[in-house]
Amino acid sequence: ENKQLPPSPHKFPIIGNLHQLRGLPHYSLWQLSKKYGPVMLLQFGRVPAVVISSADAAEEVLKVNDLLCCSRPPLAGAGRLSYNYLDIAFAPYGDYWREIRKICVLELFSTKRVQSFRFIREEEVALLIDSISQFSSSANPVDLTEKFLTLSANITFRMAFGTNFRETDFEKDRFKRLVDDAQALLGSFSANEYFPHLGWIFDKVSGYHTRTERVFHELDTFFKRVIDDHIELGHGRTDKGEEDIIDVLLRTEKEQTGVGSIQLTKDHIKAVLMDLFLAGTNTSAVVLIWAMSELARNPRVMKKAQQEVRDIIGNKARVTESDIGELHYLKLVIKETLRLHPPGPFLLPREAMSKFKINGYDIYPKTLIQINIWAIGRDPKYWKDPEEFFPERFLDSSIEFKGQDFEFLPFGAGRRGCPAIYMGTISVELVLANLLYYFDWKLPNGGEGINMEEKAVPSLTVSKKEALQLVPVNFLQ
Ligand code: HEM
Repeated sequence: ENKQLPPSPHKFPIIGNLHQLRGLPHYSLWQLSKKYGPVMLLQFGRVPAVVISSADAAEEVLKVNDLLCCSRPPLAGAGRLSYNYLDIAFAPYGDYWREIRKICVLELFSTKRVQSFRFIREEEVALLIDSISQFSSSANPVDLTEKFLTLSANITFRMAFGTNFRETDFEKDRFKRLVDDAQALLGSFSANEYFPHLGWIFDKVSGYHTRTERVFHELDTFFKRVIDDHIELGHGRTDKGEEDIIDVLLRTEKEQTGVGSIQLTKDHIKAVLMDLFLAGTNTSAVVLIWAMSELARNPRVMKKAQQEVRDIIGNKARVTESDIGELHYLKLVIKETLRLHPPGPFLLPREAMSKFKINGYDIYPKTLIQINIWAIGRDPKYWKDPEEFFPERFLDSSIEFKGQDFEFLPFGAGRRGCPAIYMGTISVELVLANLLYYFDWKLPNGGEGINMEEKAVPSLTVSKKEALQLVPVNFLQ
C-alpha cells in the first residue's frame, strides 16, 4: 500500500518538531502552514500530530470524519485533574463520555437552566458597574483584566455552589489562582507524554508532577467541602431558591438507577465541576478583555455600539438580559472579537481512532489532531482584510459560530463542540452592553495605543499580555 502522508517540516531526532512550538504555537504553526500547507504532519516527541489550518480540512475532521476522530488523547495532567477522565472535556470517546455529556447538556447547559441563573449574572454585573463608577469620578484607569476575571469567577462560583465568595471563608484569590494553575497545567503538556523514556527527568525538572498533585488536592478538598455542605444543608441554596449546579448533580446522582446508564458518584460530580471552572470562567473573561481592547482602539465601532445600546435602553434604569435580543450590532462586535481572538486558538486536541483521509492524506489511529482556528479566522481565502477589526463583515452574512461554518469555529464543531455556547455568550453580551451603556472609555496616558500582544505562556486560553487599563468617564446615572 502506498502511504500518502501529509507534508512534514524537518524534524530533529527525539524531540521531533517540539522546538517549533515555542512562544505562541498558534502563530508559529500558522507561519509553518504557509510553507507546508493546511494539513501538516509533525512529530511531538514520540507522538505524531496533524495540524489543520484551513476551513476545508477542518470540515474533513469535524464533520466528514467526526466519528472516526472524536476521542481525546490521554494526557497525564488532564487525567489527574478529571478524576481519571470522568469529566466531559477530556474523557475519551465512548459510552461514558456520551452519557455524561448528555446529562450535562440536558441538566446544566439547557436554556432553561442557564436562564434560571439570570439573576446571578445581573446582580454580579450591577456590582461591577458600581465598582467601576467609583473610578469614573477620579479619572483613574481601571484594570479591566482583573475585573473581568473576578466577575467570571464570581458568576461561575455562584452558579455552581449557590453561595458567593464574599460569604465563604475560602479565600477568593487562592481559588482563582488554583483555577489559573490548573489551566496552565492542562495547556502545557507533561514531557512524559512525548518522551516515554526521558519524560520523568523532564517532569522532575519542571516540577510538573508536583504542581499537578498540589492543584489536584487543593481543588479536591475544596469541592469535597462544598458538596458535603450541600448534603448537610439540603438543596435550594441560591438566594432565589433555584437549584445550583451541585444541587442538580446531587439530585441526578440520587435519581439514577445505574441500570443501562452510568451511576454518578462524588468523583463524577467533582470532575464536572472541574470542567465548569476550567472551561467556563477564563474563556468568557478573555473574550471580554479582547472585545474591550478592540473597541477602545476602534473608536468608530465603540461609538456605534454605544449608540445602539443607549438608543434601545433609553432612560430605563438598567440593561437586563431581556434587552440583549435587540442589540444586533453588539452581537457583530462579539463575533468579530471571536474571529480575531478565539480564547482557545486550538480546539481541544482530538485523537484519531481509525484510519481515515484528510484532503487525500492518510491519517493513522492514535494521531493527535490540532485545529488552528486562530489561523483559519484570518485566512484571506475567506476573510477580506483579515487583520481589520470590522464587525460589519458579518452584517449580510449567514456565518454563525454554531459549528456549521468551518471558517469560523470559536466554539469548535461536531460531537466535541462546546456544549455551553449559550451560557458563554449570554454573560459576555450582558457585561459588554452594561459597560457601553454606562460609560465612555478613554485610553490612559493621554491616549497611547493599546499593546495587543498575546501572552506567551502555555495555557488552554490565550489572553492579552498586558493587563487592559482603561479610564471610564461620564458615568450615566
Ligand atoms: C465564550 C465562552 C466559551 C468559548 C469561546 C468556548 C469554546 C470552547 C471550545 C473551542 C471547545 C472545544 C471544542 C472542540 O474541541 O471542538 C470547548 C469545549 C467545551 N466547553 Fe466551551 N467555551 C466557552 C464557554 C464555556 C462554558 C461557560 C462552559 C461550561 C460552563 C464550557 C464547557 C465546555 C466543555 C465541557 C467542553 C468539552 C466538550 C467535549 O469535549 O465534549 N464552555 N469550548
